[in-house]
Amino acid sequence: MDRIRVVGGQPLHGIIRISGAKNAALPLMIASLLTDETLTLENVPRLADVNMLVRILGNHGVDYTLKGKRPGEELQSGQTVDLRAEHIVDTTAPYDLVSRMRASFWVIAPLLARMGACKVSLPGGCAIGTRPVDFLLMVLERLGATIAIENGYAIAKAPRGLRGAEISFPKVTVGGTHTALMAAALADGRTTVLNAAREPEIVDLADCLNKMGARITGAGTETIEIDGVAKLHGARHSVLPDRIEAGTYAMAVAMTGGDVMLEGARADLLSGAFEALQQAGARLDASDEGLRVRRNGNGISPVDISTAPFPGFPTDLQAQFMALMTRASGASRITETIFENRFMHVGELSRFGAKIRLDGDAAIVDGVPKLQGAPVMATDLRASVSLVIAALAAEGETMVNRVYHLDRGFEHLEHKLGQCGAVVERISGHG
Ligand SMILES: CC(=O)N[C@H]1[C@@H](OP(=O)(O)OP(=O)(O)OC[C@H]2O[C@@H](n3ccc(=O)[nH]c3=O)[C@H](O)[C@@H]2O)O[C@H](CO)[C@@H](O)[C@@H]1O
Ligand SMILES: C=C(OP(=O)(O)O)C(=O)O
Repeated sequence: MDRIRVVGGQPLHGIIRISGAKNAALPLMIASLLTDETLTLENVPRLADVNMLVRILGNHGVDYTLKGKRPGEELQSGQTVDLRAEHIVDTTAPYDLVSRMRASFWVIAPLLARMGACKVSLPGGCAIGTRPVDFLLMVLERLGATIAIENGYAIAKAPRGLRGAEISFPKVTVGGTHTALMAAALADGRTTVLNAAREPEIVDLADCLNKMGARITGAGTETIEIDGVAKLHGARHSVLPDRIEAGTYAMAVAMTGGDVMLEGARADLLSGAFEALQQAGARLDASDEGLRVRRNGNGISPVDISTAPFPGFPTDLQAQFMALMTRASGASRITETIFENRFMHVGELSRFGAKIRLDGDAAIVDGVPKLQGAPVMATDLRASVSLVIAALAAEGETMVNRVYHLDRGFEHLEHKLGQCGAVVERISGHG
């Protein structure tokens, strides 16, 4: 297993190209199961989760072609992939594949909609809470499927196809909304989704499904309407830029100081994190090129945040913001409202000398004047990168272990930070 070594203390200066969003690419790839024609996706990030999903889709019979690099393309340009589910040869998604990644459970919606039956292992994913799938199963039942849970698998059946219905989520759910879009796209009649997730990745999936012939309106609002169609066709779609990656590097610059252009980042997608970064003392300037982030001279101000569904402060940036607040000139309160166990980074940040205590669903961070490098390890993706942010500002050397979490969601992290002056290197083959 690889490790990442960071020597802190360098401000970041330069350009970081923002990749396609992991959390958009995954449902878009899964949507390829809805048609027997080719779905071409551009700007797909090179990530372990993408590779894992390719294996899962391949198991169902999806042909996958990765286009070679074009003249003039750099390492950091996203890849273009063709996905063709002409023949679905297997409607079972087995435990050993699905247990490694939460989003892989979402194959249940297109498999059921197109094939009328499927068997999907209950999911795994980041260890950030219990993460049930009851709302996702509720969606399929509302659309007329029968669901049984047997030996750790969800067995879904809809032999006469799915029927449009009204679906009202008791709580905003991204995965539940993706499931509703994909299942209802091929259902008979109209589906209305109430209290839908408004995340940009939902809008991206709806846009792509509409290019494939679906009839979806209202994505990005609380109410989405889907008029089912008999068949979807192939399409070409470019994955939207990763707002979590952009927010993470913006927080890294706010932490170290410096001046970085986040090429391709979209300020409108950063939502609550944009204001929080400004209040913390970073200067953000949006342009056609991307988002320029600067912190020169002034210190880091303490800011209270509370995570919330889009357009609130994203839970996927909570750990990174906590890392930033460890160096603030005062106390901040960070409240996590989405996942009940998303504070695994608190203990690891303390290894740098950070002062953090937990108070129910909140962490109180007392900013300290300096952090010191340490050996650290995280158990989930965003927690891991929060340790890199702390390491960039810490005195001396940090060794981040279990880098495979980072490789799930951050493309070429050490290269992107390294070209902005950070001292970051990957050490291959260690636990
Ligand atoms: C691959 C992907 O896109 N993952 C993102 C997705 O995860 P994911 O789609 O799993 O998260 P959800 O939005 O569904 O979860 C929101 C809340 O609803 C609860 N819930 C969800 C489904 C369900 O059936 N029952 C239930 O109780 C969850 O436990 C959580 O408390 O959105 C999260 C919230 O923005 C992000 O942190 C994840 O990075
Ligand atoms: C929690 C995340 O991923 P997943 O939903 O796949 O566990 C994430 O992207 O931060």
